[in-house]
Amino acid sequence: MKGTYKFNFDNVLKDKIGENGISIDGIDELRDFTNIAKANVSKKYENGELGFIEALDKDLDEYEKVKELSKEFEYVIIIGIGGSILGSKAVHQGIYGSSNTYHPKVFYLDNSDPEKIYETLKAVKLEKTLIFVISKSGNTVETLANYFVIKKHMDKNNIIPAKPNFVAITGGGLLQKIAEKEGYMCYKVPENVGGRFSVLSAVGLAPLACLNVDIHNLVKGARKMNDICHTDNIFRNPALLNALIHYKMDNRGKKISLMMPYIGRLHQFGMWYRQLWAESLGKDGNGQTPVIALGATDQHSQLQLYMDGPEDKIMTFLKVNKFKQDYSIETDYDSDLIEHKLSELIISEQLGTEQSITEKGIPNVKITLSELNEYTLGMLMYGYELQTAYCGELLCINAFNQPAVEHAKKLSHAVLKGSIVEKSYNEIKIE
Ligand SMILES: O=P(O)(O)OC[C@H]1O[C@](O)(CO)[C@@H](O)[C@@H]1O
Repeated sequence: MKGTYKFNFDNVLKDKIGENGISIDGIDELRDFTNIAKANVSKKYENGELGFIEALDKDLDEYEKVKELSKEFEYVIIIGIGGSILGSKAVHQGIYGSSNTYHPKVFYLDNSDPEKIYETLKAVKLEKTLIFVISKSGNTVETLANYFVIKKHMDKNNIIPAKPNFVAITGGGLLQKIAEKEGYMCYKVPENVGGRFSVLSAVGLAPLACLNVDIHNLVKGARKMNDICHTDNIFRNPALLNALIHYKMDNRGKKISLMMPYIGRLHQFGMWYRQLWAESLGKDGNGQTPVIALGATDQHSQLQLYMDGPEDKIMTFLKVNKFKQDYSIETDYDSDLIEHKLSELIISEQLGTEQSITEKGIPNVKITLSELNEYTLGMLMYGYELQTAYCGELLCINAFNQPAVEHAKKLSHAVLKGSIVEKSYNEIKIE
């Protein structure tokens, strides 16, 4: 499998966007600063703290057994939340799109929304469904609740698959205990792999191997990006350079990191990036807010704000040169569209939007993939994992924990137990 990845940063430089821009010399002058950040990431890796990098050297043969098991089933349900499911969603959509017309059909239970379980149970035959229950902590309530409801439904309706149909992927906690007691096939999430960095661990690779994703080429692309990013030459290291660009733009008030793919198959990638960037860097008052927009669609809903609203954004365009399918635009009516293909239209819209954003002085970078396949997607995703680790070092924060989320979990538990009740004082009620 082949494919190219190109990172273009013309439109963050002064000669393109004026005083909002940075200079090549300015980047070069920060060489020591960025190489300390890069060295810190290497040191963390050597100390065994960065499982997402160690994942590149793991043997993928361990996924053959679950892939073999999956051949017995027609459907796959993935139960998880946050980093335990966003990576699989991003890669599966990246390769197969959103149609779910491929075999096996996949369904995601990634919220405690009872209607979503109802719709999923209507769509599958549970006796023909392989169910992944994924939680690094093993204690995430949404994931456990979804598992308990599905399991109870099967027991109550005496639904017995021909083969054991639950696979647990966890680092411990209650899910580990359940898997051991129930005798589920189980994959371990290593302690040093953070949830949002876990797509190339069993969290992503075990379900993806069952969804006909070429996990070997996905990891091969990640390894390629890792090899490229060994260099200390920031102008040859896209992850380090993009980390510095976002760091500098953040310091200049660009508090929103806007990701705008011009292909539908990268929309879920954007949702994966949203957790990675927000949960890693949103600490001690730091952090850009990641916003995902889809091109060309959101030119018709968001572009007015991007062009004429607050100058608080750095944009990232994602484009592909080749689509899996294409159509000529043919009509008897008089239109500029005649003689063109849809791919030419969407590519022209990306460039037109990029030009108008640049003329407005809004900093923007662009990643171009020759085509979107497992190899180029592996490069893209791993590149962002590395970029996030680098940016955490530039910001002098810990990019690998998420302490601030724990308080809301405690309060939710208290509400569930009735020790906190909702009180409304100022409200407008319409009957
Ligand atoms: O994989 P787990 O432990 O179920 O956690 C799911 C998600 O919840 C978080 O811990 C935040 O609450 C994320 O960091 C993580 O990806």
